[in-house]
Amino acid sequence: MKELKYLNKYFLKYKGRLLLGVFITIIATVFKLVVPMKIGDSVTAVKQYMNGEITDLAFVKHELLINILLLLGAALLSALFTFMMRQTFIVVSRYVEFDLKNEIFQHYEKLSLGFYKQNRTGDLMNRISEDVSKVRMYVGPALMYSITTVTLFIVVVSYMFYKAPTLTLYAIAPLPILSLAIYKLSVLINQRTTIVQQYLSKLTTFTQESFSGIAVIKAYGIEPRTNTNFEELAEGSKVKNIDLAKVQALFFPLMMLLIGVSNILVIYIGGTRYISGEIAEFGTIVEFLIYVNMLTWPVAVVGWVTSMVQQAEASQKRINEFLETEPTIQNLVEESTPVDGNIEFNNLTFTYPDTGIKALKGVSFTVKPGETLAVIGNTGSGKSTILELIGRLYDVEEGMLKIDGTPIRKLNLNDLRESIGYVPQDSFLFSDTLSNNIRFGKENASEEEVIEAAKKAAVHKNIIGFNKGYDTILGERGITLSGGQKQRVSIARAIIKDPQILLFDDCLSAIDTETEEEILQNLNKISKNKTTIIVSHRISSVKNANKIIVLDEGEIIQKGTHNELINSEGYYKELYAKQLLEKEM
Ligand SMILES: Nc1ncnc2c1ncn2[C@@H]1O[C@H](COP(=O)(O)OP(=O)(O)OP(=O)(O)O)[C@@H](O)[C@H]1O
Repeated sequence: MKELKYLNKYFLKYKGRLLLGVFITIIATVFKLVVPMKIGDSVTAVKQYMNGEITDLAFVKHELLINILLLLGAALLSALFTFMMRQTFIVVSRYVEFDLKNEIFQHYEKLSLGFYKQNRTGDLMNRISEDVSKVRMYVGPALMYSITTVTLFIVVVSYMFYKAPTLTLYAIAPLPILSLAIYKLSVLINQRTTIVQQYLSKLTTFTQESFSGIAVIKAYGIEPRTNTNFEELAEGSKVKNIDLAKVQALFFPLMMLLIGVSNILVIYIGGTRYISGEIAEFGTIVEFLIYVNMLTWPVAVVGWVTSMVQQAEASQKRINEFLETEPTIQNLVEESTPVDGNIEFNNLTFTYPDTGIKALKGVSFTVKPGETLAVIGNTGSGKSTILELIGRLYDVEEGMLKIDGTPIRKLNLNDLRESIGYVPQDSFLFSDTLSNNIRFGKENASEEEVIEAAKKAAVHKNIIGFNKGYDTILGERGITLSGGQKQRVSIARAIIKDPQILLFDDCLSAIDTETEEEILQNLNKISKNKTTIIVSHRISSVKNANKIIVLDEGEIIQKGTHNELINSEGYYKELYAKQLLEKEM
């Protein structure tokens, strides 16, 4: 229960409703008790008339009518209070589920990129959906059934003891066995359910990947292989589901068996005691039979609730693991620190903490507002890493990264990120309209601003070519757009933000050279007083930059302007010659 203590704050938050729930449960239980009582009284009255103890038929009829009315009234009130009981406990559990999901999601958003690299998306999703659902079972049904069981047990068993103590002992003797058996069965059911869910999750991942990669599957003609793999997974899933169904099928027969034993004991012991005169009224036996049946479900529930709590404990443990994870990148400065955009790398060496890969080695350069720095180099040479460090997605351990003369850690993180317009290598578009995807850079941007940004990113003409124009909904990962269109929408998103620092990570790679030229010219105008860094593999993207640095395995091997670099021997000149040749061919 250690892990579940985390939820106490929610119990406290909703204590009013919960206390009301406990009160309603007690009332509902008391009314439930009236039903068997009145049935017992009615049977006794009929028996007494048959035996000749009562001779007045009208009196018996009147007695029966009163009993029926009381019985009906009690049953109706009990049903009403049971409904209200569910309205309190189950509704509170839904509130807690909502709060907890929000809390986890908000915490996820705070966590650093490294956390997402270390944990699989499926796992993150499971903790916020599956695990929270299991925890809800503890907050709602488990709590509700526990309170019902305790109340019912205290009220019913006390009354039974008052009526016939020995018969009560016999009647309730099989109940602990029932509880234990249901607990064991529930554990087995939970184990098998977990396996079934694992299979389901494998099947979902496989299906999702197959649909996402359908173009590759078709191009390579591997549909038969994919079908076989799916069939194998589905077969595994079927076997595990059948295993689960077998143990689930035992649940009710087991309950019926033990209720049957209790009923036989009540009839046999009750009958012999009635004959010997130890039980005064025949109706008591009927009453007890109903009580035993009434107690069966709550007793079975004890076992079920125990396993529910165990599962919730395990789930909350997994949730707490993530909630206790601190973001590695923290905002260390509360006051606002506006950013002008003077960027300075000073002998900076950076190693990725998770892989130990040294991505940058002794890198030094400066770039001022109004300037464009271009970074060029082979794949894996550390170009993207430079941009990630400027956005403080990772912290620098060796050397110094200053912005406006201040070490990056001493800047307000929100101000820093606000001042950056970043276009990543993989443009990610949300399943939303094109205009909302662009507006992502500036939430309250007007329609005109969206169009203006799209024009500057040279994508406006493409957008108005779609039937629904800016209202075109993009499918999962923007599949209705070409690679180059996606890149340009992503550029428009950065432009509309109008940030002080613009970072472009190889985001012109899928765009033809003419459109590239148009965008670069627009960027030239936009970035008059801004700091711009363009990462690219293409000379055409970097040639107009004020400064160019060439990276190789994390080190700067060349520095200069386009003209300086094409006139000195080295990587840049070779690349220039190669790309010039390709263009001519
Ligand atoms: N998140 C990460 N965690 C661990 N290692 C990483 C991470 N990102 C990049 N690396 C490694 O750091 C090195 C530099 O990568 P980086 O992405 O900066 O190169 P790049 O020059 O931008 O390459 P490309 O042109 O292919 O985009 C590579 O060896 C890469 O494998």
